Amino acid sequence: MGLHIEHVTKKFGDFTAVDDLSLIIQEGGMHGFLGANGAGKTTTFRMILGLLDPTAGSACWKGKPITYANSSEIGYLPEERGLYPKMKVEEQLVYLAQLRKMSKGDAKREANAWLERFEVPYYRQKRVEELSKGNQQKIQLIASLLHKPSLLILDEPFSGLDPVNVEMLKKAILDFQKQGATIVFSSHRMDHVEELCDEVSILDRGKVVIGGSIKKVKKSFGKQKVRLNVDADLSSLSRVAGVDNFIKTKEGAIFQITDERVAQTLLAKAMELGTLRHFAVEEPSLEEIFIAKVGKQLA
Ligand SMILES: Nc1ncnc2c1ncn2[C@@H]1O[C@H](COP(=O)(O)OP(=O)(O)OP(=O)(O)O)[C@@H](O)[C@H]1O
Repeated sequence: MGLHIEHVTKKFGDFTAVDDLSLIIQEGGMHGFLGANGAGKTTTFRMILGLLDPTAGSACWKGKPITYANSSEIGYLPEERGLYPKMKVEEQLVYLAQLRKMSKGDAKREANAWLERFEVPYYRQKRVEELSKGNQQKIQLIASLLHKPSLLILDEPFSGLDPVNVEMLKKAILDFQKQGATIVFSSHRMDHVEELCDEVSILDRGKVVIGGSIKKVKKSFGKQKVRLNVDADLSSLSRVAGVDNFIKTKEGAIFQITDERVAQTLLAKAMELGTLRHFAVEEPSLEEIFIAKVGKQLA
């Protein structure tokens, strides 16, 4: 059944923030939402969650719109802080899990297991406002999944985290998917999305401009790179038919091609010019595709 988003539109006055967006995310999948600032990611999440009424269209989880009745099946990590700053960490986690139909005893046990896993057990009696931004993000992730939701929506889960903590949270999210959850998350970090997701949607001004499995997205982009490190000047190869772009590097050159066969031609010609040190045909990265499609470099 999965998550079905059908022709969802959100207008704020005359401004269309989300424009006729349709998407199906299969159960058990991990889906990445990419888009420049203001592309409509958070607005889409809020409509899926029933926190914002769509101007048109609908979203359903396992055939039903998300309402109070099925809210215990859903976990949400909002982009802005969603915790009570004055409340103590353990008390807050237990309180939020109880709102989602978990017993107090289970919530307390699970909360403490997560605090141990995230290496912050000593924060259990601290007020949230006493924690650093990154540690608050860990608590926020625990709050979103403590009650074992079947659908987990994470709005920029890795923001404000150092690289060690990013790895820790990535692993937790992957493990949670392995236990059967369906996960949707937004990020400005293409490498995180590339590493974790089965499928992606790239949003631009409220519309999905490219979407599907990462493999399909890369294939449909239709451009590959040939990296050649050769002890010779490779500039003459920029004129080979099928080369779209040529970048000279310290050790050789990178060629952008649209037809894989051109790679073989380049290799043969390069070997005539000098000693070959490295040859690789590289797929475009999601970042390159994003920049080409959306035309903006993300911070
Ligand atoms: N309540 C609102 N009233 C008016 N405009 C809004 C409202 N909420 C969002 N918008 C506008 O809708 C657009 C989409 O915003 P949204 O927060 O969904 O983008 P986003 O993709 O999540 O961006 P970011 O990556 O910066 O978090 C933006 O132009 C924003 O200013």
